[in-house]
Parts: sequence; structure tokens; C-alpha cells
Amino acid sequence: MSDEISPPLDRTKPAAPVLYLDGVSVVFDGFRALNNLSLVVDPGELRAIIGPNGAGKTTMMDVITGKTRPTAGVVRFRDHDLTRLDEASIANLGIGRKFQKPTMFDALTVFENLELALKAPRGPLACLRWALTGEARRRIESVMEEVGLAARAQDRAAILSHGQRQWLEIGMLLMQDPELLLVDEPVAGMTDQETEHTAALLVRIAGKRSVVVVEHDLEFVRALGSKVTVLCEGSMLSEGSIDHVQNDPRVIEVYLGR
Ligand SMILES: Nc1ncnc2c1ncn2[C@@H]1O[C@H](COP(=O)(O)OP(=O)(O)OP(=O)(O)O)[C@@H](O)[C@H]1O
Repeated sequence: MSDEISPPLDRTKPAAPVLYLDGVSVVFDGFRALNNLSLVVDPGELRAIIGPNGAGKTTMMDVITGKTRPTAGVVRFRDHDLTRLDEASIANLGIGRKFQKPTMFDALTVFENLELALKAPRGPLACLRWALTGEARRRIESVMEEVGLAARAQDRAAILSHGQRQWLEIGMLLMQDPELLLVDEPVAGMTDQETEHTAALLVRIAGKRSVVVVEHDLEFVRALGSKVTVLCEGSMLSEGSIDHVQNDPRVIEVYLGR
């Protein structure tokens, strides 16, 4: 046994960022979709990304998840250089992504969809032995509580409302226990009440993990109460509170004033 005593934690030092992008560029056939973009997301941080159409928001998410390789720049998740990894390896590191269109099984219940999303042991023998342990069941129940679908556990996904389907998909991602969750336009097509619920849900799940949300709905972004990054022409145009960016003359000129 080692006699070594760990050094005391230095709480004056800021925690290392979860996500670190520096000088990232993506060039498609000579067109710069991302142009020297930098972004730092801290552990447990909720960050909203806004910007006009074509600003590079989706391309940024694609770079983080390994779908698109940057032409230049640093992309790190904790100590991992994401530019060297494929999409599956990046997902396995703990980065989950929710696309706009939900991808659940309509014929299965809320509970069953969450069960499928749980990391099950791999291989045919392991699958044969796979049974829902008490721990797994508790985990599914806690995720259903977290996303507000506990009362719908036995309902088929097909009969859920648009908003509930989005929350189920967020729940399916939470089953993988990601350290960073990327969420693409979660409130498009939602009612005002669903939008409010979604803001509260994202605020709740950040803290335990980092969450990056791309969204056009500024009332929703205000409800998140988080730092906002404004992208324009592939670069960061402004960053700060929603009041700060909404009053930034550059943001008004290219995004809000139109
Ligand atoms: N595979 C590609 N090949 C060529 N150009 C692309 C490709 N993907 C994106 N682009 C271009 O890069 C720019 C940034 O696109 P991106 O989809 O990242 O913007 P966005 O901010 O997500 O826009 P929106 O709000 O409309 O979703 C756009 O001009 C787009 O046409």
C-alpha cells in the first residue's frame, strides 16, 4: 500500500474546462463555415448558442461530435483531442447529442425506450443474461422524474405530445450519463408551456453535467439564465448574459435588428 498522501485540493484554481475550442476553422470548398472560433465550456455549465442562419452553429456541433473534421484549430474534451477521434469514440467519452428530430421507438413505452437507451452489456451471451436489475430500474425511474415523464411510463411514445417526445429523447441521452450534452433547437414547434418546461429541465440537468444548447427562440434563451455565445460568419461575435448580447450593437446589427 502506498503511504502517499494526496495534495489538498486547491479550490482557488478554476476547474479545467470540459470543452475547449481554440482557433477552429472549417472550410468547405473554399467557404469558411467556421472561422477561427474559440469556445470554453466549464464543468456543469449551461451555455446557449445563438446566431443568424448559416452562422456555423450546426458545423460547430458537428466538429465537437466528430462528424466534421476541422481544417485548423484545437478541439478538446477534458484531456482528449477530439480531432483525432471518430464519432463513436467521442460518444463513448461522454458527449451526447440531441438532434431536432426525435429518434425513439414509437411502438415502445416511455419506460422501454429508456431501458433500451441504458448501456446494456455487449455480446450475445451478455444479452441473454441481461435482466433489468433493481439498480437499472431505479435509474430509469429517476430519469423519468428528471424529465417530467414519470406519469407516462407505460404510454407508448407514439401518443406523446411533441414536447414530451423531445423530453423523452433528452431522457434517453441522460441514460448514457453524458458529461456534455449538445442540444439542437429543442423548443422548435413547442407550446409556450412546453418551452417553459424545457428551460427548467435544461437548467436542472446542467450542474450535474455541461449542456450546450443551440436555439433561435430568445425568450427561451432568456429563461435559461445562462451565458450566451453569439456566432456570426463562423466566429464568436459576442458573449455574456442575454442582456449583454441583446444590447451589443454588433449583435443588433447582424442578428436582432433585422
Ligand atoms: N457540408 C457542407 N458543404 C458545404 N457548405 C456547408 C456544409 N455544411 C454547412 N455548410 C455551409 O456552412 C455555413 C454554416 O452552416 P451551419 O449549418 O453550420 O449554420 P447554422 O448556424 O447551423 O445555421 P441554421 O441556423 O440555419 O441551422 C452555411 O453557409 C452552410 O451552407
